Amino acid sequence: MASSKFEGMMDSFVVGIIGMGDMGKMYARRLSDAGWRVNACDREEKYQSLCEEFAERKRIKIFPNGHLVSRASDYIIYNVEAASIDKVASQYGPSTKQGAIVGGQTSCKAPEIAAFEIHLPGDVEIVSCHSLHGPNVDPRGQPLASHSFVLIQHRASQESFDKIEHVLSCLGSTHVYLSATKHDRITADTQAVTHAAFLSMGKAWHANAQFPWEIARYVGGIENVKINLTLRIYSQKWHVYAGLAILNPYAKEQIRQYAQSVTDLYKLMLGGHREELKTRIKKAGASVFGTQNGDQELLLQDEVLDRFSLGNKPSTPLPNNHLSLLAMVDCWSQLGIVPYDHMICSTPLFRLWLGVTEYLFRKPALLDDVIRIAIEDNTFRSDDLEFTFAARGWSDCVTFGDFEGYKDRFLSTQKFFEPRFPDATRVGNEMMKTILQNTKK
Ligand SMILES: NC(=O)C1=CN([C@@H]2O[C@H](COP(=O)(O)OP(=O)(O)OC[C@H]3O[C@@H](n4cnc5c(N)ncnc54)[C@H](OP(=O)(O)O)[C@@H]3O)[C@@H](O)[C@H]2O)C=CC1
Ligand SMILES: O=C(O)C(=O)Cc1ccc(O)cc1
Repeated sequence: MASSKFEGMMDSFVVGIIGMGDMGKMYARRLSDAGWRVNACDREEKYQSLCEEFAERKRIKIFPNGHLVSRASDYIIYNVEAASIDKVASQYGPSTKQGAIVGGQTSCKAPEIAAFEIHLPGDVEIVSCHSLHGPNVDPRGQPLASHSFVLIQHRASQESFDKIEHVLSCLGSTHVYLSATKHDRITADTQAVTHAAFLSMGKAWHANAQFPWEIARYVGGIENVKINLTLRIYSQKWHVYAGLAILNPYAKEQIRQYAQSVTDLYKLMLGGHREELKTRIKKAGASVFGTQNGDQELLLQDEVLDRFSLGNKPSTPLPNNHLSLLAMVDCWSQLGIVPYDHMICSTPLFRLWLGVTEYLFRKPALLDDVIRIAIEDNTFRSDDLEFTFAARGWSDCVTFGDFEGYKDRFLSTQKFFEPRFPDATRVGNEMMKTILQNTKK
């Protein structure tokens, strides 16, 4: 976009941010660093503390509430919990400045767009967005795997859309243009089901009172990725994961199929049905990875995987049947999903998750060994049983739209792992950085 078209825009255009949590603050800082003026608010009771926190930033003006932000801003971004979007838009939407543009940052677009359509005056345009990464990453820090940023031109002229794209280009991410519906379809495949897998691992370890890095089976290679990413998710806010799974109209089916794949494969393992298990897994692998020929570079390389451990690698690691990974590929295959098609709209977590599944499925000797272990080795049947229960439990929560159940399940396991978060965050950040620098987009 030729920037001359927008010359002088900074003098008159003001961005509004409603919801100054992690994402709202990140946006406010980045926009003001780039020279934009920002009006921002959170709940009224946080007015004073926000004024103090942002006192040094002359371009950021804190207001007591969203009415005052809405009436004085040209592009207003709602950065609130996904489950609150209807309520918050109903409060402040009618106060939107005439002719302004409104967008949201929630992780699931169906409820957000519905709320805007209901509560915004007709003269207000709608351009929504979604940064496909958490608040603590620097999108410019990882050029090879730069982060995606979805822009949705829902109800806006091309001119208005171009303006918003220009303003938000200071975030430094790769722009992806989607409709709200396409966005929700893709993020159900990439984010929601990926989180379901890691949430289930955490729940199973918790149920067995295990810190997995203290157990020989769980140290080294692929296990490091599983452990670090699981702890990363549990160290974040529950509402982010609950919102994007429960409110996304497409996520239920994906998460249900993941739980079904876990259950089916576990039963085959339990019953010792070697040939059936092998056929199912190989077929799933062919449908997901079949088009990737053997010479293509793996997303993840051996030497990187072993570097990031929370524990010491034992001299003889115990084998693992990788039920969580086998089920992921089976789930993609059952739903006809080709995960590589979604790389343009992927999160760092999804890229790593795809990386470890690919690592397993594109090493035939490793996969054969995993299938053999799945049938012959009974040592970890109870772990796998807990994992199966966990996957089913998350799926039920999402299917029933049970926010309270989700919250309880999440917080109890968060509490279990909490003492280890500082270490996990340190090691996990290093791992993400190194691995993502070594992955192709
Ligand atoms: N965290 C992440 O990794 C990402 C999150 N997102 C999405 O972005 C949105 C924000 O997430 P995040 O910043 O992490 O969440 P936070 O919980 O940190 O921030 C949301 C903020 O909105 C505030 N809020 C709620 N109601 C109002 C209101 N009526 N007026 C003003 N402020 C209000 C909340 O206050 P209170 O806490 O008191 O309710 C909170 O401070 C979510 O929809 C999330 O799904 C998108 C990409 C990444
Ligand atoms: O990478 C992930 O999936 C994360 O967990 C971070 C995240 C959470 C919510 C979003 O809407 C976008 C990114």
